[in-house]
Amino acid sequence: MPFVTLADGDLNYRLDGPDDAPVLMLSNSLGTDLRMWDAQLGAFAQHFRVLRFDTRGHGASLVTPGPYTIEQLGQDALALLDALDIAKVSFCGLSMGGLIGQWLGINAGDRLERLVLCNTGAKIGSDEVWNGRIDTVLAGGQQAMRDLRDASIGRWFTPAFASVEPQKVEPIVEMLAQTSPEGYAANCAAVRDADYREQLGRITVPTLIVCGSADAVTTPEHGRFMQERIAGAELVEFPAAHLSNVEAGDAFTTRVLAFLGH
Ligand SMILES: O=C(O)CCC(=O)CC(=O)O
Repeated sequence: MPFVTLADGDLNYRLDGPDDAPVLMLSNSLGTDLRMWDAQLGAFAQHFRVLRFDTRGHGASLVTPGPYTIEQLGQDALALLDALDIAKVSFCGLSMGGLIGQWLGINAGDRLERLVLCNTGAKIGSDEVWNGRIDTVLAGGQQAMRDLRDASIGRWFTPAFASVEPQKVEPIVEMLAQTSPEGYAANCAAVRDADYREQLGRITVPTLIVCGSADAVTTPEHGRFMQERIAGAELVEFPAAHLSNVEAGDAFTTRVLAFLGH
């Protein structure tokens, strides 16, 4: 597993695909890691050098004391690009990864070719929800992460998908069970404190917004709110819950590739 060394620890990343292809950077959701994109990897890597990384606090990346901010996570993404000598990428992030994508679009648009914002919002959830979750995992440790795993299946996938495709659901929710409670709590705070509702208009790179019709966390209304404020943004809605890249699978992959020119 390659790492880049940041000022305060090591960030885990993976590069797949041809060395000379344009780079597509993928950013995970809260409580997952770079493997959440496994279903897309084969197709994406036919056209792109695919750069995946574990967001700080997740997977095999550094876990530093929280709370984190989305700006800090965005700076980690830029530090990874700088360390790999990559000037520009297309960026695709889901939920918390989509918040990082919004931050990059607003603050570092010169590093982006195209932006894909999946199952995300300019403002996600309420302080009450996030503070409750932070308190629960910090008090309950790894057992609380295992409890959260079971509670999350119903938000991340539709009941029909979860019952028919357990082999796709299990590896994803197991990532949550294995996530560091401290890292998870620090990232919850980053999501809690992010609010890009007034800044979305500063995104000028071509943008695709991906929604899930059955996503109760980051709803299609969240998606339409972003679309109305990002000039020229396209929007697609899949019959899926929160983790639409897993649930919509090939349809997701095909639509994102089409937006990226393939
Ligand atoms: O998925 C994310 O990145 C943030 C929203 C979230 O935590 C979804 C959920 O588990 O409720």
